[in-house]
Amino acid sequence: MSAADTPHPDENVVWHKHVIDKQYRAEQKKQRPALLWFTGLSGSGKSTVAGALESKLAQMGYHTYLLDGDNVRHGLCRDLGFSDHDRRENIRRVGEVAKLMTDAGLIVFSAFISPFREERQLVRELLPEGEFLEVFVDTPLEVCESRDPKGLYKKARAGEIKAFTGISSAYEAPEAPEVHLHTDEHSVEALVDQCIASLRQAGIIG
Ligand SMILES: Nc1ncnc2c1ncn2[C@@H]1O[C@H](COP(=O)(O)OS(=O)(=O)O)[C@@H](OP(=O)(O)O)[C@H]1O
Ligand SMILES: Nc1ncnc2c1ncn2[C@@H]1O[C@H](COP(=O)(O)OP(=O)(O)O)[C@@H](O)[C@H]1O
Repeated sequence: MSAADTPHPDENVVWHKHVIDKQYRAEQKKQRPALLWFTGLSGSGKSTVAGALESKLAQMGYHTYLLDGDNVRHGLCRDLGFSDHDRRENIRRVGEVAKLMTDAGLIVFSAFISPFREERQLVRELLPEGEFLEVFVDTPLEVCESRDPKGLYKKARAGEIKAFTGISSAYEAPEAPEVHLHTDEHSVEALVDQCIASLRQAGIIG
């Protein structure tokens, strides 16, 4: 179902259909839009792999955009913290933005912890069948903690950060992700190749 088909709670708010639509924009870019939704613990490698994948696809001539948790929280979601409620609202907003970007004909990557299955499923349902690919960046907590690229695990263990994912806040792992990455077993380059193969298999890139 598209947003155009979803009734608005206020009957005076109506959908405006424009002449230039998603199909037109995608054809103009000679690509199939998609959303690759990276999910995983802090330090699991979401930004690293999504960034390397975006670079590779951009070099191949695809039109892309990477939505990154840290960056979005500086602007669109700067009013949100890390309670369960705020994380759900964060993912709801990002899902809507990502949907608009696929509407623009882009191949979109998102790198958010997105800890809850229910919100990831809601984002999946925003898009047509086959356009949402869940990418589970499956890195054991011990490995993330030993990497600790921002020193946040150290702070969380010291009790300086409340509700830290994996320590004092839940992470619900995907049950059937389209792409399952093991960053403690493979290099970034190998993981990017795995994502490219999945994109080919899904018919998103040629
Ligand atoms: N309490 C707590 N728990 C988890 N992460 C925290 C927290 N406080 C700050 N940070 C930093 O915020 C980044 C996660 O933001 P997200 O928007 O991806 O989180 S969420 O999807 O809403 O759960 C996360 O970035 P990544 O390390 O890139 O995942 C952290 O740098
Ligand atoms: N195979 C790998 N894949 C991804 N990241 C890796 C890998 N091996 C080591 N790393 C390192 O792990 C860290 C992951 O950090 P980051 O990408 O910011 O994670 P996240 O966005 O999930 O918080 C980086 O310092 C990265 O260099």
